[in-house]
Amino acid sequence: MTALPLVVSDLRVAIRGTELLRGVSFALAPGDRLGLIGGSGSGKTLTALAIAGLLPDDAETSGSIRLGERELIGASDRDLSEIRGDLIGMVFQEPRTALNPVRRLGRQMTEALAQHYDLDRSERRDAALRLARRVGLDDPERIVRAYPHEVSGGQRQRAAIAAALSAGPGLLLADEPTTALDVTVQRGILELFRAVTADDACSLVFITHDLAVLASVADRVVVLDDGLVVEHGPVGRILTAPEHRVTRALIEALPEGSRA
Ligand SMILES: Nc1ncnc2c1ncn2[C@@H]1O[C@H](COP(=O)(O)OP(=O)(O)OP(=O)(O)O)[C@@H](O)[C@H]1O
Repeated sequence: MTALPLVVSDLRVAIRGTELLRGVSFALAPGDRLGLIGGSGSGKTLTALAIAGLLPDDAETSGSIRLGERELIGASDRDLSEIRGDLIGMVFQEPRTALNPVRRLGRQMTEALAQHYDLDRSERRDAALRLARRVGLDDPERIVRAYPHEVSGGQRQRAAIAAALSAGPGLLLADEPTTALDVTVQRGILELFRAVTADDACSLVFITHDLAVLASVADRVVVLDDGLVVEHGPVGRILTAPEHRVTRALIEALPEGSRA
């Protein structure tokens, strides 16, 4: 799969009468790595859920989300689930919730792949081992046979990334994927995100509230506040010459020494 372009235009989401996204627009060229930042409750996760077609049933949505040739707003549940399986990989903050506790990691890493191809046991095992190596898991033979609780938090997140990548998505959505990890483990996971999105292998939307994380993974940044885009631009400019007060406040909240 090659990276897909994503164009979000005037995206509005209301839940039970409250407008929570109020006209969000931004675009990603194929292979772009976009950081989505903003304070708590600004609409980052809702934006990602809208792209993934995973908003709650009572959400009313309008506007447009184009991924490659496909329009996602108004698509049927069946189409959306196919698009999620084929085109979009997702990684969340806490791999423990993304992974099934009673299934071996190798099986979970190859779930999306097995939906596409008729793989026998040994082919599926080989695919799991290949994926485990691709995401830098040490001792892949052990890891693919392990259950989530038998490996470390960083290894679980690597396995979740492998699962997200297995069908070769054109877009990877990551919602605070390093927040639950300690700093050294975090560094390795960010390096992995850079590696798996290198050479335009897939586009990336990466949600974070941590600007140091942002600086290391994103090329471009969209800043959300109260359901609206208040600023967007290249990461270097956003971090060194923020224009909007919300962006400035996010940068001022950074610990001393980690500012750009
Ligand atoms: N299912 C829901 N029902 C009602 N309101 C919701 C629902 N999901 C989110 N919201 C509200 O929508 C707003 C945006 O939420 P969202 O989760 O997108 O914020 P966020 O920017 O990801 O914040 P955080 O950094 O705290 O995760 C918040 O005010 C939140 O309370």
